[in-house]
Amino acid sequence: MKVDLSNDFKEKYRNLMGDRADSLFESIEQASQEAFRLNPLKANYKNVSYSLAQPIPYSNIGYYGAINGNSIDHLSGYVYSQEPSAMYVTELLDPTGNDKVLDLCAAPGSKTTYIASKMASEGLLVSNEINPKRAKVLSSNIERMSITNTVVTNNSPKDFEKKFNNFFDKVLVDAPCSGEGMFRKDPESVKYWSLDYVEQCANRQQHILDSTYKLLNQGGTLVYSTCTFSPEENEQNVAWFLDKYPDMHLVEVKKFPGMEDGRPEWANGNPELKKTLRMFPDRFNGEGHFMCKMVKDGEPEELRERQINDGLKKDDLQLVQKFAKTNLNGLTQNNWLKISDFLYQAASLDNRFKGLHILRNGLKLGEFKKNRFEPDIAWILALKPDELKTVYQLDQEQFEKYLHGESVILSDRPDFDNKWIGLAYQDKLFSWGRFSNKEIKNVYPKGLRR
Ligand SMILES: C[S@@+](CC[C@H](N)C(=O)[O-])C[C@H]1O[C@@H](n2cnc3c(N)ncnc32)[C@H](O)[C@@H]1O
Repeated sequence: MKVDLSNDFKEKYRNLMGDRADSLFESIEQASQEAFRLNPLKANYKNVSYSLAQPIPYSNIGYYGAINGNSIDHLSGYVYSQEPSAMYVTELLDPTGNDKVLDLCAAPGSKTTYIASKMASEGLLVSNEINPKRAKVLSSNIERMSITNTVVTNNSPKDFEKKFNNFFDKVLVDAPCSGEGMFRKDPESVKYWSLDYVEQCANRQQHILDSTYKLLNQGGTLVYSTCTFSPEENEQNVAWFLDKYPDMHLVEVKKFPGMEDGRPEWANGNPELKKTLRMFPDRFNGEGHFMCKMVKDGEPEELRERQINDGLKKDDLQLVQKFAKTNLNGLTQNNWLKISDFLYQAASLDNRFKGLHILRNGLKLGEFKKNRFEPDIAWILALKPDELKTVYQLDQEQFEKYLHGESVILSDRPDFDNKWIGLAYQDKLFSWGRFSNKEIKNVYPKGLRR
């Protein structure tokens, strides 16, 4: 595929890389490398219809291969499409269920969903996105991937500074960048590129990094990454950050074949910059990325959660209990939080979040309507089949009709009457169905219908 690289771009990289630049330009003309991840938060998570024959060497849930966005594996959150170089960012961050993690530039959510799967529904993940439209996409990907430990926010990094000083153990800044590593995947991105644009991006990244420093706890880890090759946004920004904040240090990271050391000579010559990591698509099987891991000196400050929760009124509680008695094999009341008519199993009840624009706090369980409780799609995506009283397997025709918004006639199941049943296709739960009058009424959200 012909990608129209500008003369400025070519000249810049010829100056930086010499003869190697031609091999970089050629690699940008080749097809992009697709890959996907499995979702260990799911029951039988390896039970997918995609080939697992080509594992990615540095990820135990990543595989080379393309995903179809209409497949049940995708719709039910068993797989997430992510190009291979981006996967290594989460590996560097290495989040666990004991951490408080912030993903500051998180939409559409490929790294955040990987982070959450490593945290195994424990700890706290805050996934933030500044752009409102992109934040909605982030929130729906979090829902699709059965993630329950995450607060999704739509704020600027500065908004966190007042209340979250030294709060997070691990922060990911996957910065907005000039996107040179996206050129072959998204040829449109070539049009935005200019030498000035690179400078603007580098400047914006410095502002984001300034906020990040304040949010990171002592002893905490910061991973900074971009999907661009420009030294201004990479080594030069890391050099600037290390000079400005002397208690931050780069950490050595493992480099797999095809991953290269950062280039101190492209910044201020600080040999520490070799610890940063570069992937160029001519030597690495992926789109290309820059990433590095830094730690902040000092002993972690212990922070108390300042809880807010007014609890649930007796009437509301009874409605949920009634729903659970008919439809679930058990119910644990855990961090329940009612916001207007919606019930959440909150990922955090900390009042530091007050004042932020929250799109989702943990698992959305459902909505209180007149004298009844209706479960939310997020809940069924997070439930395991054995937690439900009734799971009904649709055949292919029924599945396609249901996705389309149609009801499914079932005249021989009087035992389903007035129940909320879990609908599955190929053993994967993907929606609730409300049974009444000999049919499974369609409750699949309009925005997800195909
Ligand atoms: C490279 S993308 C993030 C990709 C994401 N981490 C993923 O893996 O799916 C960078 C994000 O930063 C957001 N952004 C733009 N300007 C920003 C700013 N000033 N502060 C924080 N985030 C910003 C963009 O809207 C974009 O969603």
